[in-house]
Amino acid sequence: MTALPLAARRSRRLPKLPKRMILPAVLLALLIVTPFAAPLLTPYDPVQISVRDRLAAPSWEHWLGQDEFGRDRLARVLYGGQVSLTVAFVATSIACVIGTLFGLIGAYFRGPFEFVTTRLADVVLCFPPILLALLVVTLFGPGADTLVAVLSILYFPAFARIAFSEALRVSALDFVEASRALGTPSHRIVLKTILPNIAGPVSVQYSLTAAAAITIESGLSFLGLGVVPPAPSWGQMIRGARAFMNQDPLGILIPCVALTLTIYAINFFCDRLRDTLDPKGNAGGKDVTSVPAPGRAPVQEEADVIASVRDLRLELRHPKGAVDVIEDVSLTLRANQCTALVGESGSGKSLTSLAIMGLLPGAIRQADGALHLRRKQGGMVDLGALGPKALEDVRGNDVAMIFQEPMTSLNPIHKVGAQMVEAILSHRKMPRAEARSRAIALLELVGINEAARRFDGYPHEMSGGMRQRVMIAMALTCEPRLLIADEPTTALDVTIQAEIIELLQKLRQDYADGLSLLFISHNLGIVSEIADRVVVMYSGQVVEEGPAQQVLTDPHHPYTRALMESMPSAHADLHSARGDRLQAISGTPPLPDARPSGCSFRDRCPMALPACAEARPPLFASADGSRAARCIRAPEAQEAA
Ligand SMILES: Nc1ncnc2c1ncn2[C@@H]1O[C@H](COP(=O)(O)OP(=O)(O)OP(=O)(O)O)[C@@H](O)[C@H]1O
Repeated sequence: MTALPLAARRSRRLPKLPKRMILPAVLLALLIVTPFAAPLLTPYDPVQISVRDRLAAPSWEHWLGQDEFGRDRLARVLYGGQVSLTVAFVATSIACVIGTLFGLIGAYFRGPFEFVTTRLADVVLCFPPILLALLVVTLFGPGADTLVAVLSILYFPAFARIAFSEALRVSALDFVEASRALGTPSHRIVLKTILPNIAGPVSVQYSLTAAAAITIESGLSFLGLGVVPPAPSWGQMIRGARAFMNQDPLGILIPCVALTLTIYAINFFCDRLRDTLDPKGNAGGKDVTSVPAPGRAPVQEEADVIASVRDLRLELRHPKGAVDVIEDVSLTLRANQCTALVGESGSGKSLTSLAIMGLLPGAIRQADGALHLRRKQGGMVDLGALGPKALEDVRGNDVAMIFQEPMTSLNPIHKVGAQMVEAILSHRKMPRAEARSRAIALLELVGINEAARRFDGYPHEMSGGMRQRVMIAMALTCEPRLLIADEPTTALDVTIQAEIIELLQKLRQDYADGLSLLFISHNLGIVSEIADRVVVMYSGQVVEEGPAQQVLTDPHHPYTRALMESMPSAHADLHSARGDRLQAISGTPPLPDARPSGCSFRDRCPMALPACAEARPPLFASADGSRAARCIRAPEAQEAA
């Protein structure tokens, strides 16, 4: 036999258990293994009767005392655990496999498959569980095998229903459509694409079912319909101890504690498993979003500064360790100014803007830096010092955001007007009729024709451009001073893009209090039209910033130059900076955990020097302080300018 190459041997090793799974896994393993180690832990036979020692108290020989027949309680709880756990886990596993397959097949193939699988599950669900259990036990007689069969039948519909509804949802998603378009066989789509995506809810159901199965097993044994005496089970123990509860409470307490601990351990394990299986899940975080951290020092900003970000560092919490996704990012957003944040996908634009909104994903944490925002009342507030309630008040009132895809940002089941009125009333106390008039006025402001009629329309009745206008109107409901637009035109066609840009420009001019716009885009052509300042990000860092016209016509960082050379543009002034041919930037940006030493861009930079590998370059500011670039060659370029 040929030896496996090292890589192949490595890949055969069991995957490492994530840190957060260790405690629940150890706890569950302990509770499962302990009953099966009964012969090592106790010398007593669980069915050995000693009438002389009925209800004997705990002693050195019998640590947990003896039951109503003088049998050793420790032996009975351990051996009883073997029966209860085997019945519960075998039955739950059978129900899980059959139910999940039923649900998957029904949801993916639909038609007769859906009819057969869902109806079969519905038939079982028609019977009250205990009645069905009693029926089967009466027909086949009590015993562990019958219990497994009963519990499997009882619980498979719950799995089928969850798997069906989840698989139905996942089947409609684009990546499943894409797999179909690639000609992937159906069984592979079902097992490799859909199944992993429904594993979270199915595992939660597993934990609930296993816990319920232990309880039902105990219940049936308690009624004398489960495990046949004298074989021990926790239900049997409770049944036996019930008559002597007042005299000997320990007898009922011990199996109840064993049951409770086991159910808790199963729930704890499955809960953590669900978080671990979901790659988007909170890697250790408990919230859906993580709140900003308090800033290090109060800032004295000029009066026209609307928001400031200082030395922001965002950390991705990962089971394998924390990784910095944003490093040392500083931004100053001023009234009446449009600041464009540009950079390749993954450079950190969205995370920076979400940090300002206090809406970071749960897996990402603000590890350093400060975020300050000017409130309408005038003063700057440290976003990190605000509680969740105050942050909610800031969002919408002082800062608002519009997203790339207006269809998914608007709630499809509510009328556009109702959504706008809700947004207004959540921040302002006013009669509903007044909120309605305000919403219609806003729709008119953003250029929606027949605003009063559109107010009563649903999002799906509008074009992409109109929906984006509605989103802008919603963002403006409480007249925020800062509007963050995360690629607001990417999903729109070119003519509508131009209209939306024109609208944003007009709003900026008309806004009485001076609107600051943070505009995130890949499109340097649009940026050159709308932005006053440009901030270029690469691999989680700001690499260049300055007045838009200067940065876009005379970039000082090789990455900005490369970005411009790679982008088609109808703008003559941008052409002069790059010549006529489009040139792709070679290579790809490094992942946050694999940035090279020194300058992050050096591996792709045509102008890299050996010194670029030595240390991460600082931002070199130009003599007048209006521009800065994170490149050791920037001072040369700044002098030449
Ligand atoms: N929820 C998340 N969990 C883990 N990593 C994330 C998460 N969100 C973003 N990242 C990582 O953080 C980095 C910055 O992502 P971000 O979304 O801010 O980039 P971007 O410049 O806005 O990209 P795009 O233009 O594609 O939206 C990327 O490496 C990304 O993979």
